Amino acid sequence: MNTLTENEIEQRLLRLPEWDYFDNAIHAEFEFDNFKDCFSAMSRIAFECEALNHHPDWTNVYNVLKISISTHDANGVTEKDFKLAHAIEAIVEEDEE
Ligand SMILES: C[C@H](O)[C@H](O)[C@H]1CNC2=NC(N)=NC(=O)C2=N1
Repeated sequence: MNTLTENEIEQRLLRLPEWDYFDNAIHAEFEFDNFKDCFSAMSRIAFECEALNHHPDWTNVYNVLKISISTHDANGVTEKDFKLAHAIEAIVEEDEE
């Protein structure tokens, strides 16, 4: 899959206010009330990753989840990364209701 240009990435990020572009990947950080809520969101995200066959680099410390997404195969950011980012947003937003 083709990598997106910096302009194309910035354009797509307008629809993802929690996300930033740097170091050749898109990144977001989510804070939950506690570890259980965080890990619950991570498990739901994990199923979505398997469905999309696309996986984030992520770290979890207690109630904080940091996520970076890039397409390793393409050595940059592609539409696949944005598809996963939107899927993650939908899961995290569910929690905020
Ligand atoms: C073989 C398989 O399709 C690849 O290893 C996939 C799996 N998940 C992936 N996830 C991400 N984020 N980038 C990739 O390039 C990638 N490649």
